[in-house]
Amino acid sequence: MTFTEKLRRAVSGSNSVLCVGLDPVPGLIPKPLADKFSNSPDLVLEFCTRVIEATKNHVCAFKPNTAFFEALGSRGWEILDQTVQQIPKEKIVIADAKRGDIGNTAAQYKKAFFDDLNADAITLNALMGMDTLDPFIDDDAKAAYILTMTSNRGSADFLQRRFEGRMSLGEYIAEELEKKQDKSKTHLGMVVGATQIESIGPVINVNPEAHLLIPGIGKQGGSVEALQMVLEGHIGIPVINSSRSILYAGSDHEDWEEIIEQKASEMKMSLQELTKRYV
Ligand SMILES: O=c1ccn([C@@H]2O[C@H](COP(=O)(O)O)[C@@H](O)[C@H]2O)c(=O)[nH]1
Repeated sequence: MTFTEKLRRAVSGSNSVLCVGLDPVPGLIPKPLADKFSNSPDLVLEFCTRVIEATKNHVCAFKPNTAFFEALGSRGWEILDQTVQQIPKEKIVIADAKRGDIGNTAAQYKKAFFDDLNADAITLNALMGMDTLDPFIDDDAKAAYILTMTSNRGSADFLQRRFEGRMSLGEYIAEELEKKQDKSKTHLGMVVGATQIESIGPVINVNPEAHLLIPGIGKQGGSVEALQMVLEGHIGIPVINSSRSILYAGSDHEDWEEIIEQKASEMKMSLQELTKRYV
């Protein structure tokens, strides 16, 4: 099955374009659970397992951000791998790794994330050049989401700057990705931030068939309504990520799992207008 087919089924099957970001911070995990564990790696695995179970009916995808697993120390990769194994097979797994390097190094990232971890997709940073994507482009069951217009303030430093006197660097990257897609079996998607509505319009217009990974809703303050408007007519499928506002919605309540389930359900509902366009 191609990545696009799996993504389409995941969206239709869950009736949702929502993605839960797995950004586990041991100190923020609800106390009723944290008190039962004496070490962070096992606590993080149990927390992620329960988050996946509580939210799986409301999402098409999960996005473990590798930084939060790397921060666990020597057991980080093992816990990431076991977390990914808890995710139902029909869901899209996006390894948010933001990698980008020369060919032989990038080939090792490809092996680690596509072959070993078996993620459906990875996030990549193409600022070292388009050739850094080459090791990833031979598999139609996979996708690479390239950072194109990020959600942080600093996207103004480079990605929103005029490039070659005519467009933003983000638009230029989008245009290059659209051209490279012809030579790539792997789907080349784009990461665009919901907090950068004015800048993402032109970016998605130059690459309308690219699937989108969209962070910035929730804690970062992006607006679902504005997003719906800017995505009008976009052909590629958007996956809307939320991490902290779901993961930590239950705070230290005993019934934190029910609270996060409710939160994911509410976010799914708020995205229904958008979801309808893609099911
Ligand atoms: O432009 C980007 C690219 C990636 N991210 C990542 O998405 C989540 C957002 O978390 P929230 O808690 O929902 O704010 C996180 O893993 C970021 O590293 C992004 O925010 N912006």
